[in-house]
Amino acid sequence: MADFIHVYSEIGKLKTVLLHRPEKELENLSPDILNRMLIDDIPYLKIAQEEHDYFADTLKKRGIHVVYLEDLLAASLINKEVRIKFLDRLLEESGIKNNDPLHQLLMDYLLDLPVKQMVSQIIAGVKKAEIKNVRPSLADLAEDPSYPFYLDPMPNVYFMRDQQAAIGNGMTINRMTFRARRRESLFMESVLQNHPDFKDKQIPVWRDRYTHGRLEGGDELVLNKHVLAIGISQRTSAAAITDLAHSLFGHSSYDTILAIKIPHNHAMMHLDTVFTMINYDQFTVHPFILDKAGEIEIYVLQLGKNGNITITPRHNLVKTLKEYLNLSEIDLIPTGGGDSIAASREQWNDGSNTLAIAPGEVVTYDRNYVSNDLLRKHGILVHEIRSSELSRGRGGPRCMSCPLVREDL
Ligand SMILES: NC(=O)NCCC[C@H](N)C(=O)O
Repeated sequence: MADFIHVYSEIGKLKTVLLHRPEKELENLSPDILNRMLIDDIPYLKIAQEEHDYFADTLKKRGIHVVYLEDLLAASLINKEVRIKFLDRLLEESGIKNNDPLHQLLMDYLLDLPVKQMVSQIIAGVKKAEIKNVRPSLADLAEDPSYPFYLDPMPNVYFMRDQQAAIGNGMTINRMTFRARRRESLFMESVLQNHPDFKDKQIPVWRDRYTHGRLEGGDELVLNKHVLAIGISQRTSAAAITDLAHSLFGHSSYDTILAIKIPHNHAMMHLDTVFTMINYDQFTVHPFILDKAGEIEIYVLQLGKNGNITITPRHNLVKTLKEYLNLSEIDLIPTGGGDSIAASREQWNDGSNTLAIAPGEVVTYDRNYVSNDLLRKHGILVHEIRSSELSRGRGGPRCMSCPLVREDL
């Protein structure tokens, strides 16, 4: 297996994973912008970093190769021409047009920094006070003179799952829903195009960030070599899923997508906040997404005649998983053990958001002790990580990690 990207399941032994260690971007948060930044509170950076290092060490101790996106990105931007092109797009997507004199000032400021520092600065954001000799624009004068940033911080980069996702030997480089996160997928795009280890490997991009329709990695679950589950959610549209089906079917090993409709809200923004796969036949599920009969809207997409996509509605989660994964039994483990308060509390703190590092072996947040105990009772090996600050961003261990290579099952 020499693929640089190789992910044919949710549970195969994790070999290489992409992370981002949170940095100054968290210190550039203030109450006024929290809502727009999709973050519910301001994590204390020092502790958030310690917790993140603990997460990375938990993975490293189990032989998993941890790669940091900031390092890959910096290595992809060594060439100055490439760096200029990248910055040009980044500034444009930050709302600073090419014909605005500020564009050149910011370009010069960022180009002057050593590349790694430049990457950190882009993620942290650029404050108005950092750039000298700017002639204020009409917007600066008339609209929001007290707004502190030219480039907004990107506090969600540590949720590495969402900007891109590996499917088989390729990736989706995602068009993200909200402006606050849209620039983040420029990073992996640059890595695939310019990093010496990736650029000549012809890694398929199943869907790029310029294709209309929103898609985020938290909704993309690789159930096996043929079947994906994708959330129709606040962050991923039905149109994008259909589009992805056209791109994958017939061009990859994938022939089936279970499109699962979940509520559109901030607590359950992605499918992986309410449903994850943790063993061949075991899954975590937030009980609130199922109705009393255990039902939920599911649409099965498959390749039909003449390249058309067929759509088969299904309602029963267990039956559908059994049918399409060819299993005789399914163990659905409810977040919070089925108690309604524990379920909502622990789901809010990402109790359903487990990262499988091998079949039946997961990493979870320590604060979700009800769910963790239940996982153990169901025979799962649970590695708990610290979670006071990281959880304030509203994502858990699966959200914070993007597997690049998993062993085949
Ligand atoms: N896969 C995930 O559920 N990721 C968590 C993303 C949290 C972040 N604050 C967001 O709202 O995008």
